[in-house]
Amino acid sequence: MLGSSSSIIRRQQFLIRALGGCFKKQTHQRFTMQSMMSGSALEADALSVLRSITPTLDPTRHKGQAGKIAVIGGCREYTGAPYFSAISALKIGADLSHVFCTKDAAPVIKSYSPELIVHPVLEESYSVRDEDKISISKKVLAEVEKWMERFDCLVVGPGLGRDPFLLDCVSGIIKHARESNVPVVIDGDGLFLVTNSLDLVSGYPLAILTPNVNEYKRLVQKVLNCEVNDQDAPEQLLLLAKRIGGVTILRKGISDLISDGETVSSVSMYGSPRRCGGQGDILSGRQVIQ
Ligand SMILES: NC(=O)C1=CN([C@@H]2O[C@H](COP(=O)(O)OP(=O)(O)OC[C@H]3O[C@@H](n4cnc5c(N)ncnc54)[C@H](O)[C@@H]3O)[C@@H](O)[C@H]2O)[C@@H](O)CC1
Ligand SMILES: Nc1ncnc2c1ncn2[C@@H]1O[C@H](COP(=O)(O)OP(=O)(O)OP(=O)(O)O)[C@@H](O)[C@H]1O
Repeated sequence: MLGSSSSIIRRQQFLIRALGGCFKKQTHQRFTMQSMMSGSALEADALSVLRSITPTLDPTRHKGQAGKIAVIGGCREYTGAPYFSAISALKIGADLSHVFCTKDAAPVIKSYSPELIVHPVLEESYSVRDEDKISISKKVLAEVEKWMERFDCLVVGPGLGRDPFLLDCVSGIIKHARESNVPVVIDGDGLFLVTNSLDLVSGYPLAILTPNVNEYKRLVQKVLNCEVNDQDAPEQLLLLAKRIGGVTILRKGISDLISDGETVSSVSMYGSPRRCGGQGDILSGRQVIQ
């Protein structure tokens, strides 16, 4: 199935629908989505976007057809972020949600929810001897790769941390996802990784980057070699997405801006005024829903 044209089309449709999921706030409120292309604006109805991304309940469907996703994230410090991401995909209707995290994080994440499938496969430098790094890295990749074909989408980064050995293994996972045409949402520390290794996503149209204010700043500095310009925010975002070879970027903020390098959309529905940790993680999980 993997790599067949129907699989690729399914993943493209999946991604298109995922982009509809970029609205982030309470669904009972009305919101507007403005698509700006060459100065013109389009408005879309929130309810139709919601309907289009919510898997239908159909008695003829079997387990998995409403989406199988995996989150790559979770380390000693951060166990909440991958949980939020993985559980939000399930809550909006996906059938199966996996988490690939470090050995320390796994029992904690498992204890949050029996619905998640948790793989304690990632390793941080402190637990690996230098002479074992190559073989352990191969083992980690093999563990994830054997599952890869089952996934409709990966989320890479929530609560991943920044351990160099761990990030090196995750680079291998992104490369494999890309070779397998699996869409990848990059968030949190995954953005730290790809900002420093742009080749991982550059030119991959099935990549969605979801930077917050700091992550966006780092991307702009690295790719455009300048500072964030809020006066011309849509134009700058469009240029950034284009320079990274047509990836989709969702810039989070008071209004979310989304661009694939050809058009820019904004989602300006206002939701909760709370700005607590975890809201972006929930958003990253919602984006993968079929
Ligand atoms: N419960 C958990 O496990 C959580 C884990 N998280 C993980 O923590 C790691 C680091 O993410 P962070 O988001 O903390 O790192 P960032 O580097 O994005 O943010 C760090 C700092 O930026 C500041 N900041 C945030 N918004 C700002 C704004 N609009 N203007 C100016 N400063 C602003 C914050 O106060 C914070 O001090 C990631 O792996 C992430 O996934 C977070 O998602 C939060 C929840
Ligand atoms: N100033 C703001 N006003 C209103 N909404 C905002 C504001 N900043 C961010 N948001 C919204 O909050 C959600 C989370 O964005 P945020 O910038 O907190 O992400 P994050 O830092 O990656 O989150 P996390 O704590 O999960 O890592 C997004 O849906 C975004 O649209």
